[in-house]
Amino acid sequence: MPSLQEKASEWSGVATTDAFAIDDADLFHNLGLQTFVNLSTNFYNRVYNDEEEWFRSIFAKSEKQNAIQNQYEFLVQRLGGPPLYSHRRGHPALIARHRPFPVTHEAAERWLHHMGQALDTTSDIDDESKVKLMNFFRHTAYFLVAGVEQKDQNLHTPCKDAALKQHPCKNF
Ligand code: HEM
Repeated sequence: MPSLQEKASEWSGVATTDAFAIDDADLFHNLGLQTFVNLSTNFYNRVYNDEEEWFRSIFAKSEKQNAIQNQYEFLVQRLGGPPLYSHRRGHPALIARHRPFPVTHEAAERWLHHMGQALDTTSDIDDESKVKLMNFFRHTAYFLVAGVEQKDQNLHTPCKDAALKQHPCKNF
């Protein structure tokens, strides 16, 4: 059975090495905190104004300002900056945190559409950084699609240890 990383690469068209080129790029120090605040604000302004109601509604229960902060703190931390996200929210556990939402292939493409536009219209992001960020976003979006899909399947698969009091499936 293919791993989540393998599925993410296949579905996104981005090889794992290209997705994780961000790890050698020190993007936080090159671009700075304000650029990530601006990118996340730009991105979520687009999401919350999306003409596609089905996509906009995925975010209906989240407060925009909070979503912006969650995202830029995560990006700062993931791209070599201080661990702002984990100080406030704990482990990112992105698959688990996306579990309540319909993270389908279609939703991933819509998310990436807005992120592509946000990257193109946020100042101070050079082309090389843009390519690295987009590869990371594409791969991660499909990693989340694969992860949420797998979690849903696990929920429908009877767990062989379900009789135990401490249900072992809860940590999937
Ligand atoms: C694939 C399509 C995606 C969909 C439909 C989606 C949807 C959502 C929604 C509805 C939220 C809740 C908003 C909030 O309260 O913060 C959220 C949170 C978040 N998303 Fe996504 N997302 C997607 C992809 C991604 C990707 C690619 C990343 C990272 C590269 C990401 C990172 C995050 C983070 C860090 C949070 C905050 C989680 C928290 O602290 O609760 N998402 N996402």
